[in-house]
Amino acid sequence: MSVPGIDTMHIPRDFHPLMLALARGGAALASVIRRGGANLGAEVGTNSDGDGQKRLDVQADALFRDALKGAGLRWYASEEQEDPVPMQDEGTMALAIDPLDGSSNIDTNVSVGTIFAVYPAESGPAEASFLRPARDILAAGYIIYGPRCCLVVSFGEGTQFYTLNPDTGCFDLTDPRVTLPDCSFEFAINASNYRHWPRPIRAYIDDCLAGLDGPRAHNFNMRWIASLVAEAHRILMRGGIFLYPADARKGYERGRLRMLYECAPIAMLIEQAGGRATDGALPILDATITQLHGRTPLVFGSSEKVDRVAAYHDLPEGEVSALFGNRGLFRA
Ligand SMILES: O=P(O)(O)OC[C@H]1O[C@](O)(COP(=O)(O)O)[C@@H](O)[C@@H]1O
Ligand SMILES: [Mg+2]
Ligand SMILES: [Mg+2]
Repeated sequence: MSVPGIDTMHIPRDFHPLMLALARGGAALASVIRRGGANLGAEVGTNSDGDGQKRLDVQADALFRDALKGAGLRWYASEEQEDPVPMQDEGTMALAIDPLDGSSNIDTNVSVGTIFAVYPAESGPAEASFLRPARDILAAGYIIYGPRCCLVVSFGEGTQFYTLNPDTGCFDLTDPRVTLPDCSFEFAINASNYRHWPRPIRAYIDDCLAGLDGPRAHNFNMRWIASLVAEAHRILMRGGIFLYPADARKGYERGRLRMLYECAPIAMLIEQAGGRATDGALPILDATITQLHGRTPLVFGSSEKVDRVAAYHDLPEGEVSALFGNRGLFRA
């Protein structure tokens, strides 16, 4: 009989207890989601950031907090908790987690996920473990609850991919080293915010939309699932680019996505798979995390596409607005 958990063959020994706990928590949440019902998508409150909390957000937070007891953590910092929760005094790691990502999709039976990042636990107040250079991350991953439940994780040497076997409750290894394909012509952005975007983002998307007749001389396809985890998984599997820029709406001056438990871990997984993740110009992992629930614009995917977005930011303002349709520099 196999033990529920995860195939630990490629996981560094120090992370075994933590990964087993995360895998068991993920498998348990997958069955809650599979069963549905019980008004999982009902709004039950607001978190410290002012975002609506769904019943499943709160349930997922409690489930992981419980599953992670005894797994070697000093601190547990969650999207759903204002402050980090102390775990074990002797814990050597600090975990940041978005227990349920993509919660607007709960009621519609579209993929949702869990994102996590592991930092070394520092002595002193909890903030010392989390407010630090993003490159200090020891491990990062996500679990996607889709038609299949999968776990994708990096310990700094490549990105590993596991799939949950529902018969055994074990995440089996699917691919020990995922490589992000760079041949896709797919972009993901919430286009309803077009009028609020900064000019370089508008110009980049305008050029994609112009297709064969535009400066990129290629037809593009568009996707928007409104689940960061689902977009990240699609891009890891078949390439493309994701953009959640800052925009002119109140409260979106730094975009929507949170640095500590959304952008930094996704950036590590993407970089470790050979892709790139920036705030539009600078690498996400080169930034320092300054606020527990702070946000950052996020652009990630195939390196060449992410670099191209940065090049649009480098163009003089006049050129971005005046030369649409004539920027030979940007031919695909
Ligand atoms: O509704 P919008 O503005 O398109 O935002 C969608 C984004 O918000 C998120 O749902 C935010 O995550 P939470 O569901 O954890 O708050 C991302 O998964 C997704 O990329
Ligand atoms: Mg999220
Ligand atoms: Mg969430």
